Amino acid sequence: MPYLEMVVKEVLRYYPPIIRMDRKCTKNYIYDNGRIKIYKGQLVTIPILALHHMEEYYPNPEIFDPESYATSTHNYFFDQGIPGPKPIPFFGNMWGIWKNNIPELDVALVKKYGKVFGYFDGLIPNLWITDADMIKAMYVKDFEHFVDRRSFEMKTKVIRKWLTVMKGQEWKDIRSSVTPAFTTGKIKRMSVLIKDCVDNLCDRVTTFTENDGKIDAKMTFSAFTMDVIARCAFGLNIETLGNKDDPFIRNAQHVTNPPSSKSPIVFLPFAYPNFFTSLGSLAESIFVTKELKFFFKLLENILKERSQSKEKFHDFIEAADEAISEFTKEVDGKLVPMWTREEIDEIVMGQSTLFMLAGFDTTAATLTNTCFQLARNPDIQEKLYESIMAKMEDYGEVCHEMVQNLPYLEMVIQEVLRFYPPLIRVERQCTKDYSYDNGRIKIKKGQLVTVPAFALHHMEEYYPDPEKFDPERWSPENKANRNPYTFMAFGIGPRNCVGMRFALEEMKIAICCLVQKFRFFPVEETPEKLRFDDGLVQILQPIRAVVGIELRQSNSN
Ligand code: HEM
Repeated sequence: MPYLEMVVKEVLRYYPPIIRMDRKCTKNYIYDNGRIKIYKGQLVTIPILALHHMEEYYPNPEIFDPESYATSTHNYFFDQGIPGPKPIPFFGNMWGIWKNNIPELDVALVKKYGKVFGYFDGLIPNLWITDADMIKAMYVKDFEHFVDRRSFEMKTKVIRKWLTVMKGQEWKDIRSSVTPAFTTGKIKRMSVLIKDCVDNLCDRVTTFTENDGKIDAKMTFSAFTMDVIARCAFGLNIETLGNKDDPFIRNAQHVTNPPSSKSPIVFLPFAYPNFFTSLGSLAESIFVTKELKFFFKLLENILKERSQSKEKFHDFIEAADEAISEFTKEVDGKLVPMWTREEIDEIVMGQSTLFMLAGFDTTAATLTNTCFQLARNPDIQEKLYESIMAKMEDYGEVCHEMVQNLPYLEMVIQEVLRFYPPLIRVERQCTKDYSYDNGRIKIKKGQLVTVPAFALHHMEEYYPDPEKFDPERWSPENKANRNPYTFMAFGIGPRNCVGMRFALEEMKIAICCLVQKFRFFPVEETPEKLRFDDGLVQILQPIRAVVGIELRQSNSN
């Protein structure tokens, strides 16, 4: 009840129950290069009532006005001459966001307000940019000012180790230690597990060709992606894959697609992360559900078992454990391990559960979207088939080396990711006050910057005829003629997607094997245009992606 919250806040401003608050200095303290010195034993007092009635902070402080809090930042962009949609009290520009279709909304906003505009997530100013030079400046060149993403504090230790939510130096340390788990050598080792899952996928698709000759692409690729995650991030082989009652699948679906994304409650952590944090265990219970705890427990048991075994697994748990254990810090001129065994297990558990959250829907959606576009574009599908068959003569079977050496496959995947970037918006939180273009634009610590990736990828200026699916945009010549900061499917800069190479390996092996064996085509249920689910979903959720499927002649006997 936003208005109730506004009234309560304004009452507390007008009549703070505690009028003064003091602290006793426990260690001598110097402020502002010695301008102010406070000695141990002295008191520091905040006169709260007087503070709340200062004209500078609360214009017309003697007027009781709940709306003033609810709009207190809303002139921020107007004062800088930056356009944008008009915010409403408390909600900013997020009213009804849980009912909107986010990709469509973003395209419309960028069309209306241009390459730089102001938006309000509740009271938080959020600068939306699709200007390639600005993206380069904020996400790459001046990254030190934009290290973090918005997040709220969690008590659960494993979640605190998720790369997506960590902040500042801690993020830098863990990111540097996890990155070596995705080197070419380690991905090549994991590609053997991926290939095994792709063989299962092909067997399952063959049964569809024998039944009604159609596949529900999203369901099929969700099961496949979950198989890959179970093998690589959890070290499990799921026999009952595709069976909705399997606890791994059931819990994973709940965790990655929580029912809350379509409810107004979803607005709160986005717009008021600090307030949300202050709700403590109530807020935590919305995220740390029993379904998520199932995975924490599972990994705890797996790590316990592995600690007593000498077996090699060649999966992500092993690669991450190796990489994180090898990370060192300098103490008294000597290099020593950065983390204790217990901390390493926590970090590995964190990254493995995150692997599921970050790698499931993103990859499953991209494979679904690829399948849809191949069905709708038979010429492109045939060209891809020919290029794969030509390489099969050199390699004999689909493998890591072969998929690295298929430029047309790469072009098709890039175009799918351009057309449908799974993460609709890519954001940063300002960590140090920032000024762009000689002070023309100012961003204060705590404020947000967003690149609406879906809208960026559909801008006529960067991608002429953007609604045309055209892998030729990614030929070496065309790519070289385009500003690279206009492609954000995996984000950009030091905080881009750490799992990008793994995701590409998985998708390339899957598409290569499928196109070599099967042909996709549109059927009555196949939509003309792929649509995505409504609600404050962060990842595109394709709906009704049903396509026809048949075995190619060379595979049908
Ligand atoms: C098609 C598949 C995928 C796409 C399109 C994708 C896209 C993205 C994007 C756009 C970001 C935000 C980057 C930024 O803020 O600049 C991201 C972050 C991340 N992704 Fe992926 N992702 C995919 C698959 C994966 C997989 C398979 C994994 C796990 C192995 C993964 C792990 C992560 C992690 C941990 C982060 C946070 C990185 C950090 O904050 O340091 N992603 N991803």
